[in-house]
Amino acid sequence: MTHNLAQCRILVKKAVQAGSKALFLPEASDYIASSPAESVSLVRSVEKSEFVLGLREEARRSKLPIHVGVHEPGLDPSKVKNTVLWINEGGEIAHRYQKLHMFDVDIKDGPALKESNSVEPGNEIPTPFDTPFGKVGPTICFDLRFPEISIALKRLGADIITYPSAFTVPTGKAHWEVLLRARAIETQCYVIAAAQVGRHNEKRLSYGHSMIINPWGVVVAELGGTSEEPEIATAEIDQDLLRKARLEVPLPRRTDVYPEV
Ligand SMILES: O=C(O)CNC(=O)[C@H](CS)NC(=O)CCC(=O)C(=O)O
Repeated sequence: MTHNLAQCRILVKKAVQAGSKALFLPEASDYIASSPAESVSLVRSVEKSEFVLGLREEARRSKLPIHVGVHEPGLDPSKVKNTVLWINEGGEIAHRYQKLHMFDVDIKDGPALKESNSVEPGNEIPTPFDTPFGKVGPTICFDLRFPEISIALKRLGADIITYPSAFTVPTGKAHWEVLLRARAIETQCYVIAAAQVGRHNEKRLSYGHSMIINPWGVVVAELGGTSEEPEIATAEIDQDLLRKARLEVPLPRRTDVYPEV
């Protein structure tokens, strides 16, 4: 966790240098464990987490809001929550979302992971929150495969949908970009997907390829798939482009035929 905080401090410095209005970090930025037991042994409440306290201090010092994926203790002490926090420029945790969908997969010649062994899923679609550059609707990683959540966030007024992630390599190669672009196109929102990259432990390797996608579906910034040192991708949120995409291609839903989400 100390190492991850140091890596995140480098990213904060880079974001400040770039004049960024906010920094979006990946899912599980505090740690990636190699077993459910290890995850439960490492988890701390946000009040006690050295990682979260350190980022709050960075946010306050740099007046830079930080959107970050972390673990929090579950209601069941043998579980954790997979959450994303919005730390505002005063260093306070102003918003939070708990991952809805659990990544339970068994891929031939690929990873077998059962997130639900160690993680308690959330039960609520978050309310998009205001920032100086638009309304942000957070989701996490595997939530990307469930368009209901992004459609709901759009209906609730989101301009930017986030997918902080730690995607696996085989699923990342096959699905990452196409799903992210689809979510941007069908919601006519910006998509910000900060992704972990490289090796975590003997069992886990992440695909990387952090992306920012505009509401027309264009990838406007992208990072690579290898990790020498922490990098940021930057892009401007263009309110005119949001308006233009929605005006030019209206998407009225047929909720008389299928249910509204
Ligand atoms: O384990 C942690 O602590 C952090 N959580 C993750 O890395 C999660 C659960 S294992 N990863 C994903 O959801 C990957 C989804 C994915 O790769 C896909 O949808 O294809």
